[in-house]
Amino acid sequence: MHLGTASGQGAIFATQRHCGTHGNRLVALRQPVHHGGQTPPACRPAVRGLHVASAFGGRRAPQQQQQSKVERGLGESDELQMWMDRLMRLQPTTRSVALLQLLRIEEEGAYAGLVGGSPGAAAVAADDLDGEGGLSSSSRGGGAIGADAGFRDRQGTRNSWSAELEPRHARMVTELVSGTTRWRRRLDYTLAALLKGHSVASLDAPVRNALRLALYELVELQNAQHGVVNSYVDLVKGIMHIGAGNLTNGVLRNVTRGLKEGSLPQPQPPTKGMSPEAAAEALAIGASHPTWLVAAWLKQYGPAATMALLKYNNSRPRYSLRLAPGTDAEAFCRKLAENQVRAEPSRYLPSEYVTVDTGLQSLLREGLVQRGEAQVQDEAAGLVVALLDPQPGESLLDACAAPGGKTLFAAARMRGQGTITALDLSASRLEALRRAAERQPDGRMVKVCASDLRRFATLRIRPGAAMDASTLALAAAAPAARRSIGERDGGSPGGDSGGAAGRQPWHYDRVLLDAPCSGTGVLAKRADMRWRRTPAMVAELAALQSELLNAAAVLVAPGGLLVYSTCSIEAQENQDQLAAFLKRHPEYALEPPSPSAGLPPQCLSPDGCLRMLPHQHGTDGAFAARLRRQGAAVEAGEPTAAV
Ligand SMILES: C[S@@+](CC[C@H](N)C(=O)[O-])C[C@H]1O[C@@H](n2cnc3c(N)ncnc32)[C@H](O)[C@@H]1O
Repeated sequence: MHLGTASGQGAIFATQRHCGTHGNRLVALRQPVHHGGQTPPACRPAVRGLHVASAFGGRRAPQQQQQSKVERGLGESDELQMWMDRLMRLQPTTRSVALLQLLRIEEEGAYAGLVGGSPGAAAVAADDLDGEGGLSSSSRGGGAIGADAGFRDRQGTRNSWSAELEPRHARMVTELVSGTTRWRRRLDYTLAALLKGHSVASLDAPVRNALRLALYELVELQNAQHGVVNSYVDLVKGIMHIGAGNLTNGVLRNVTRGLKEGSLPQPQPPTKGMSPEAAAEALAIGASHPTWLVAAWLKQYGPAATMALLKYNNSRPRYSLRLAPGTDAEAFCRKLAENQVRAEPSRYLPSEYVTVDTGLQSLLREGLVQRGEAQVQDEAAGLVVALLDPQPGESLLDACAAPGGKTLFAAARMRGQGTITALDLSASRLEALRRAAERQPDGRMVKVCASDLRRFATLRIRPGAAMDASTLALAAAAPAARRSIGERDGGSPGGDSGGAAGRQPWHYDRVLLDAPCSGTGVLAKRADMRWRRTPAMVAELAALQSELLNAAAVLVAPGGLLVYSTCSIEAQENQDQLAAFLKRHPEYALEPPSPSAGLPPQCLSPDGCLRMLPHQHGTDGAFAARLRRQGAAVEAGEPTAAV
């Protein structure tokens, strides 16, 4: 098939008689074309926001009249919904489900917590939620999607379409959606070159995502060309119109030709003499990351570490399991090996965690988590709790607790003795935590409370207090203003004067502030997160983190401990945040972990903070600082009264 253009400016259309370029606009022409004796449906623009250059002098052929979005009263998201509805009416295949998932991500900003093949999205959701609850700009749709997960339509009805797929097909969907999402920028570079200057963003969503999926299959997975091209063209035709299908076909034929001839446009690596900005851009396109993030890492970590990090983020992530207390890690791994699952005790927390190479998905499917034998949790999360080092009999406030991975590990370390208040802004995620705590023998010590920490810090609620309806209602009210507690009150909440004051009834022995953050340490596991973050968001999060730190600071007993942690690897959210806190709060001092906590030295920075870097440690990225509040030492083991 010849791919020429009406104007000679583009080379992407398969059937120039009815689809072509018009000036510098990419259009699908509304021209009746006889196709196998049948008149196909009219071409609608496959490129958003562009008008149709009609063969009828701007008027529409009556039999092909197609209303514009405005005429039909369709918003962009209505249109997406319409395409998704049409997709769902087709016979499900891995490709149609993958396309649907990508459209859903576009529509809802749904979280593509997808992993590179083996483990299911549900596993990721259990542990790795970054918690954007405090971010107004948060767009997470709530709930991971993935091969095993069904999805909900707009009315919230559970749709089991994807769940009907066999496990091997479900794995393929995961591979397609996560790979396409991860490599989106690099794929778009190639597509944009083939679109001859037209942006990929200007294509209608089904065309854009079908092209990305097909390109990923052709280039990365090297799947059979004929099947790939035909399937995606048919899908697009099936839910849109023939013009969109032809556009898809034209681009994909050029891809297959480019692959055959070795001329497929590919991003070029940075070269000597490039400006730092151009080098960051080239690196970012090649490794499919946002430029601002790569530029920030180049500054912070240098070129070699940045390249290693980019490579890590694009590779299959490693998963770990936290074992139920009392489990022998070596024996556990031997048992898994009998079932062809490769696992070994963790390098960092060898008696409590194992890392799983392959086969996690099957373990999860056969109920490992439900039986309470293990939780999916990254070792970096466990190391934060190790730095906190909670002791049996103490009072602990987990100030940003949901979904609760660290809360439950703390409960295990405290052997169920003492009190844990698990606080979070999100009541629904706390409910999941409450249910998980019920399943864990030592989880009875956990009481959940939905509240904004900035409000909670003003309420004088005693550690271990019963969370009755009136307390919970009090806690759930919004804070008066989104300013720092210190600013609002001209002092500290609860009458805490900030300095080395005596212990107050509402003080805790230890407070963990696992703050909402940009999550740049977990990009290998979160296929789409890299595209959701912006420098403005990081700044907004940093401001929220410092407010939460101020609130947490007044809840710690003199002599007690505050641990601040994030799963970000940005200095702005970590070291800079810590330095600013110590300036604002001279009553706190940074201290290294106690030797008994057993933190491996390779996980610590010279000043004693936990600093996990994915490319260096092979775990999620994490930062944590252990801050001691000056004053009389806490008597460990003394239970705090609940009134
Ligand atoms: C990083 S996540 C916590 C993860 C959790 N510690 C774990 O290990 O499973 C951050 C949490 O902070 C919560 N959050 C955000 N703003 C908050 C606020 N103002 N007060 C309390 N919680 C907040 C979010 O809802 C989110 O669940």
